[in-house]
Amino acid sequence: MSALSGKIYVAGHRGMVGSAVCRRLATESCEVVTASRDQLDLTRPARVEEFFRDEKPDAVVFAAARVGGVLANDTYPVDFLSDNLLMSTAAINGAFAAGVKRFLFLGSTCIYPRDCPQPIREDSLLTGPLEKTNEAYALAKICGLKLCQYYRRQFGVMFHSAMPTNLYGPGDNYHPEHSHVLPALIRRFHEAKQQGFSEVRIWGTGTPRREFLYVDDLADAIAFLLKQDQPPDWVNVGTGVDLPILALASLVAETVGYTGRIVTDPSRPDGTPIKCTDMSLLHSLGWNHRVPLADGLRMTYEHFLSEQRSGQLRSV
Ligand SMILES: NC(=O)C1=CN([C@@H]2O[C@H](COP(=O)(O)OP(=O)(O)OC[C@H]3O[C@@H](n4cnc5c(N)ncnc54)[C@H](OP(=O)(O)O)[C@@H]3O)[C@@H](O)[C@H]2O)C=CC1
Ligand SMILES: C[C@H]1O[C@H](OP(=O)(O)OP(=O)(O)OC[C@H]2O[C@@H](n3cnc4c(=O)[nH]c(N)nc43)[C@H](O)[C@@H]2O)[C@@H](O)[C@@H](O)C1=O
Repeated sequence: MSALSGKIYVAGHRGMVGSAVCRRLATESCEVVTASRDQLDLTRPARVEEFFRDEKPDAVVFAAARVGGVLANDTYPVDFLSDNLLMSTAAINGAFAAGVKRFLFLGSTCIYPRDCPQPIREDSLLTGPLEKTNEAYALAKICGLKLCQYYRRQFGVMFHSAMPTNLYGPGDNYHPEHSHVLPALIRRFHEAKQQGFSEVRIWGTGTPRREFLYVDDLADAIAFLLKQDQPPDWVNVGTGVDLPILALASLVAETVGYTGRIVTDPSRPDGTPIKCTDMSLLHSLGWNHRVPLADGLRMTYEHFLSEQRSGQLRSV
């Protein structure tokens, strides 16, 4: 497969996914363009259009979004729907208006119906009701992927999407309440070990099942998809392997070296009961993930420690 070339704009380059995409694209022959939020607030359509007209990138990887875990999604539905809808429509419309020919939009597997058959195939989209805790975010993501699909159909531009499963890795957000489960547990178990706590509480019943992909594997899948002549309109990106949250908690405790008890807190939201991707489509094109969960967790914990030492730990 030949190297990627031309000018690629990575939106959200300071985030966990965007920074991994920049690391991965640094190994290709392309020029990467970025803009901080101060330079370009993606919720301002006129400014977004102007940016695209000035920069004229050949391709866009759209990894900017308002992102959070189950509680943040459930607590701030207006922000999750409104900001994400605004950002993605501004970017997709602005890119098209400026003549951008390729746009890779990032959604999430929460776009699929809550109770759809497992593992989840891409054609499950819009076959049933969404999980309530992240309905607002999922609706914005569905609009983004559909807008890309419609531009491709109506105007023949290569606008397409990737639907990653739950991600983790360097540069994650470690906020105790707003983050996703994996960074939240790494931090909580680490602090419990340091402070000698005999017990750590995890949210919910511990029974929901989740699938986790190391973010550098996602970045590799994105580079792979950008090289496809005819990528699917949207495609799942995951490992195809899931585990219960309680088992994940034990694995995190082991990685961190915490030996106390783990207890559940059913007063906190469980979210969707099960969410595991069917990876047949991307596998059939020739892409597979590389990093097993235990290895990814070890690497992530090392990054957590060094981000903390250098005062760079994100907690927003
Ligand atoms: N994390 C996960 O588990 C999953 C993530 N995804 C998707 O991957 C993508 C990236 O997620 P992730 O990297 O985890 O999220 P992060 O929160 O780490 O990064 C999001 C980025 O978006 C930027 N951003 C947010 N709002 C604006 C705005 N108004 N204008 C400009 N930039 C903005 C942030 O900028 P700033 O640095 O200034 O805050 C940040 O760089 C999202 O589309 C998300 O839906 C999909 C599945 C799972
Ligand atoms: C990627 C995906 O992420 C979000 O969905 P989610 O998978 O439900 O997100 P989560 O990582 O926050 O939780 C996963 C599970 O883990 C449990 N859990 C235990 N203890 C903690 C805990 O301490 N923090 C958190 N956050 N969860 C915990 C928690 O109860 C739940 O059962 C979407 O809103 C949306 O953003 C999206 O697309």
